[in-house]
Amino acid sequence: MPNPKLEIINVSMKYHTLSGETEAVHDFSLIVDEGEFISIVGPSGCGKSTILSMISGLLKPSSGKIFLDGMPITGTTSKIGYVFQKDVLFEWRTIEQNVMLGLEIQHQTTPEQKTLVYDMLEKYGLLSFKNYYPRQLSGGMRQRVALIRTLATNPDLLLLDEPFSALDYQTRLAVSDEISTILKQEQKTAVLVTHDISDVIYSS
Ligand SMILES: Nc1ncnc2c1ncn2[C@@H]1O[C@H](COP(=O)(O)OP(=O)(O)OP(=O)(O)O)[C@@H](O)[C@H]1O
Repeated sequence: MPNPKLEIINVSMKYHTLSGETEAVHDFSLIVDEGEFISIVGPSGCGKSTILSMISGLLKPSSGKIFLDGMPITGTTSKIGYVFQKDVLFEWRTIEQNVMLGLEIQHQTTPEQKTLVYDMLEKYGLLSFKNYYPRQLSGGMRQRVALIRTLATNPDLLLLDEPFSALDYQTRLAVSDEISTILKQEQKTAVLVTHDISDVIYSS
């Protein structure tokens, strides 16, 4: 049997602050297989972002283990892509410069990689906007740019933290549909967290 893509085993996380201890995650386990799209739904403050931070290696669990492709996660890795609540596009860079950023940081800006990114921009209706700046795009388009920028580096696992929360209801429905279509077409393994069950009806 091949290893699952992601394996979280009995993970807990306690934050220590001056006012005391908060147990943000208690004994959480999850297995995600290659190509699966898993959503975790829960109210604000229940520990969803903490779970993603631990998977991405930004936070070390207080106890328990996390494995990616059977290997323990010991720190941040380019194998994991993270799409945040806000799209964090750089306003002074064009759409093209924004989507190439991840590749630039990882020194992977080869002609082949650039062609793949242009293909995604075309496929997802953004190529004609490549010389625009983020402020000239709608919220849904910006979120698609953020997703393509993350996909450009070809992560094995994609983490999505309420990627639709900044969008109005109508746009949310369209964008959640679009994003799940993109992830299925690109055959990505993904974990999405949200407090809104309607976000996950299309995607998972
Ligand atoms: N850096 C921190 N220091 C101390 N406590 C924290 C820290 N980060 C989160 N917490 C606490 O841990 C709990 C879980 O927070 P977390 O952000 O993981 O929840 P969430 O489900 O993602 O919430 P939201 O949907 O509002 O983003 C909360 O009680 C929060 O106050």
